[in-house]
Amino acid sequence: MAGTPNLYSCPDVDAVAKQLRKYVLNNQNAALKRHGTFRVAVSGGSLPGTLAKALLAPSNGTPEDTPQFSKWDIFFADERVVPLDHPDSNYRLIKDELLDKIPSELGSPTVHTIDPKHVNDEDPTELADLYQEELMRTFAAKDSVRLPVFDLILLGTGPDGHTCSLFPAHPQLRENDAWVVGVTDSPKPPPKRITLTLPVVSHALSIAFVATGAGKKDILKKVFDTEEGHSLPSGLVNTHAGDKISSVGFEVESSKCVGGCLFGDVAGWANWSIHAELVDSSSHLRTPHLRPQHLQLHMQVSHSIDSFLVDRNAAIDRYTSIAGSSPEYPKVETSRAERQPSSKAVASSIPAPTRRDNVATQRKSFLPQRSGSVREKREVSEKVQGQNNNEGSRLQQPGSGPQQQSQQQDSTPAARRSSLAQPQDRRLSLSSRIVPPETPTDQNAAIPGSPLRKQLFESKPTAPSSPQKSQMPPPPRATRSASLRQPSTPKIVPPGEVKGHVRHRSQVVGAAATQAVRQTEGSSSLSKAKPQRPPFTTYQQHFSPKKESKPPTLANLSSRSAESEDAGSIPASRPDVAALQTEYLQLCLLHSSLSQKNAEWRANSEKELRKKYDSVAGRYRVLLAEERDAQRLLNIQALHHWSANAQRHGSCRDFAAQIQTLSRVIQEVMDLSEPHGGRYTKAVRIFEDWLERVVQIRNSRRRSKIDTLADEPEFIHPLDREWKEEVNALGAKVELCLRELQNLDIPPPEDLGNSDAALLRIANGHKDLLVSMMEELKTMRKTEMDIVGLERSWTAQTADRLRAVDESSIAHRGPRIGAWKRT
Ligand SMILES: O=C1O[C@H](COP(=O)(O)O)[C@@H](O)[C@H](O)[C@H]1O
Repeated sequence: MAGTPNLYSCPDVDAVAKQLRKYVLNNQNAALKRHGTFRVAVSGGSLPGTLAKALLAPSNGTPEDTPQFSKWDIFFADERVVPLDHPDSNYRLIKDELLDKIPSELGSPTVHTIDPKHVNDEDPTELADLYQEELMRTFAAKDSVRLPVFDLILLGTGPDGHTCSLFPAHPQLRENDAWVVGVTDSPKPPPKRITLTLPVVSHALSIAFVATGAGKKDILKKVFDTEEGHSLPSGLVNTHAGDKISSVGFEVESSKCVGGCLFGDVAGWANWSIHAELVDSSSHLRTPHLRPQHLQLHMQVSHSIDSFLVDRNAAIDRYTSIAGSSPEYPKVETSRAERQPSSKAVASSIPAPTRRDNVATQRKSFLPQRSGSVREKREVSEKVQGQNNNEGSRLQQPGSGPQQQSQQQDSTPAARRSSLAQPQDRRLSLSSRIVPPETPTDQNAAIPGSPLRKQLFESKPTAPSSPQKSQMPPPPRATRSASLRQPSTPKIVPPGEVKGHVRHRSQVVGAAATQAVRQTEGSSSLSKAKPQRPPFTTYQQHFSPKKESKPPTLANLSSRSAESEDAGSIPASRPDVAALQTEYLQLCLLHSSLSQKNAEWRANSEKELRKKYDSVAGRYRVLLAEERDAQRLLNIQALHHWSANAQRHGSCRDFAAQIQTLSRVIQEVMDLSEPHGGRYTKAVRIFEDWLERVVQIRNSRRRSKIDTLADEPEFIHPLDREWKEEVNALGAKVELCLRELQNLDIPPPEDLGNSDAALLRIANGHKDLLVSMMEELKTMRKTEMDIVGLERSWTAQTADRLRAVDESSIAHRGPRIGAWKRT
């Protein structure tokens, strides 16, 4: 297993609370420095009591030892689907235990409860979704994260190994997308709950298990020291922290174990492996004043999420077949291979600095870099740690905090080398570190073995008593055999150069090398035991929390990539996934920048077009105004000439009368020619209708044999008198209008230089119109008379012809015999 635990024992619950206080406040202070708020998720059960004891204790007066509750955002790692004032409610629990007792001068935290409106829903999914949205408001809105990053998650563990409301063998353990899921069949009442998912829990910056009570002894042993336990939800949290945890052990000296807590901290994860190389498992057994009635474990975790998920799925797979080993579940036989630890076991044997280098290099290769990143800070931190290491202290002092602890671990190149130079079996022997409060810094002091430790680990074939650290052989861990073949010093291997031997993860490798190693590892028993996962199983899923509705933006992508960098989520062993992720990121960036460019282009085009339109419209308006002014000028000139002419011929009064005359004539013409009912229009229409009839009669005559009188002849009648009188009257009126117009002193165009003045156009246009009206009236009248004349002559000719025909037929007939004679 990867990772190394630090075990602390506390004499009583008060001491646990004291250490918990330091731990929580350390996390608070770091979070406030980072982003001004402290985002913590709490569990229910026994935790709120211990937490209240921790946080309500009197402060030593320093800011570091003061909870700043007003800057806290408290979420629930899980919540029971009951009203908020229900005795089963985790909120009610934390409220009664802690929130209601916080002195006002410490401020009030923001508490994010479930939505009580939905506690009566049959299906808790909606409630889970709403709680996820609540998380997104705090986390995604600020950082556009793919997973929320809690500053701290405080967990409990049940006797069946459950944590949060993640129960053994429940499908929620497989949830890779959602942040919060519903549970309907919790084996522990009440059955309906919501819970954070494993990826969310394991993505927290710090994770602490606070497990108190004698009933936790067995399950803690199982969770932290057995393969079966690794597959239980609490074990999966460790597994999720994945390659970050070597193995977790604990030590108690009697079955009176009543309390303990296990702290996890991400900050120093990069160093634990080196530490694991140097500390052997027996060191804690030599701790003389270990008080195992209460145990406190400190583990350091990293955030290689992809491998954690792969391992988790492998662990879940195993669990489903080994669940029967838990008393709560039917026994299922499992093969030895199934019980093989996952790849994290291999990872555990890999020197951390080189693993970190590997990750860092990979990050450089695949992801955008961010200055001032956690990685860089880690490098700085390593130097400090290296100095601390030189002082020789490896044992964690309780209360020194995870960051301080990580600084005590060896990580200098020299230390790495020395750790790598340790006999391999010794390196592999480390499974845990138990550090009691006030543990002397001299790790090499002889510590008597613990009877309970033996009792708890009695299944182990070898339980070393108290050998010197350097001489202590570890219990054989077959699962780590793959790492025995690792090179003793880290080696940088450029992509493609790895050949037949097994690659150690400390080597910096490219895709080809990784592939080669995989193939080689595939031949090991360990690899055989580990289920093969398709390349995209976890990493890809991890990229898209189901409930994140917004598409990625340039801003949130860069934030994500930076976050990925910080969280160490690029898998060293999955360059193909990392390459795809990079490609995905690039495409997303391209996509988001394209749509941004497109929007910019549209906006610019619209702006340009609007500018052009405005300028054309402006020019048009200017031209129109100029044209109007020009017309006005011409009209004024024409009027001026007209007035001058009028004055020449008469007086000013004549000019006004002339204007009135012009106006009346114009009005008269309009009235006469008005399309519906104008007198002139009517007269013309009557004539045109009559003329049309004339044409029809003439055409029909041409077709018929009128001469034989076979058809009744149709005659053309003259238009009626009324029409003729109207035409005459109209003629006179039009003529009068025309004369009046002609009598006006409006100057002819040539007098104004062929001016286009509207006045001239109107006057001349009306003159022309009146002239044509007169001509039309005359023509209509004349045409009517002509047609009537022609009709008369045709009628006469026809009558003559008919008469001649009639006479000749009488002549041929002989003397007429009266009809009366013929009968
Ligand atoms: O049901 C629950 O149980 C666990 C463990 O509780 P504990 O009383 O054994 O500490 C707890 O962590 C979880 O929040 C709760 O809902």
